[in-house]
Amino acid sequence: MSLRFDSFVLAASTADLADEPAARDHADAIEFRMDLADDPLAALEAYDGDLPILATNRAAWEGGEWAGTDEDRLETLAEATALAGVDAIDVELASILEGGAEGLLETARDRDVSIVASAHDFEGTPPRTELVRTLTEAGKYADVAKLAVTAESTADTLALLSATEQLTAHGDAVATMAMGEVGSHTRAVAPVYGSKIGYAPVDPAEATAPGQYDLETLAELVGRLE
Ligand SMILES: O=C1C[C@@](O)(C(=O)O)C[C@@H](O)[C@@H]1O
Repeated sequence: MSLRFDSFVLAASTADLADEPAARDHADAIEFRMDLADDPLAALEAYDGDLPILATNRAAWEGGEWAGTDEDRLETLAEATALAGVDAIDVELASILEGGAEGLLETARDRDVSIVASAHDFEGTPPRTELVRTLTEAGKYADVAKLAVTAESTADTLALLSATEQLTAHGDAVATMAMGEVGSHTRAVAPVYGSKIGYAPVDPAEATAPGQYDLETLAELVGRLE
């Protein structure tokens, strides 16, 4: 397993693993959005790229496009953990707290696949104390606690960066980003405060969240601020 997240990982987000060669120059990993792909398990089985894969199978209720049941969604993700190239999975914190992901987490750990527990707020940015609480909760179950919020003001972005700094200083591995235009710069800056994962599409037309930079731009910005 090569995705330990002990240093910053730039993930190229895509629904098409054929993008991997184009991502290789700038990315450390591929975030494969299984929910956006036609036959994700077949694509993973055929994968022969160099970059390790963080597999995400995002629920519709968390901003994704998985069309089936939650049970099938998590089962499909569990099947992905057996495939070569899959080094990490993203599991929604809400699924974990509901109790539906226990088997998946156990399977991932048995197979030495890293776990990212994620939470998203597409409406706004909760108060700083709540950001800290969510990240702390997610960190109990995962190798990385990830939180994406929607920033409506620069005060929101500061709250997110401050929470990122606090958790990192405490020794926790977190990944944070503010979605939306106001939040874009956090994608470049959050790694300075300890954020361990950044996401960017190879093709800017295929962004997987509002306010993302294209891969080459984010690689350049993060590299310069390092
Ligand atoms: O959860 C995340 C973070 C993200 O939403 C972002 O804001 O960059 C992009 C998604 O592809 C990924 O699964």
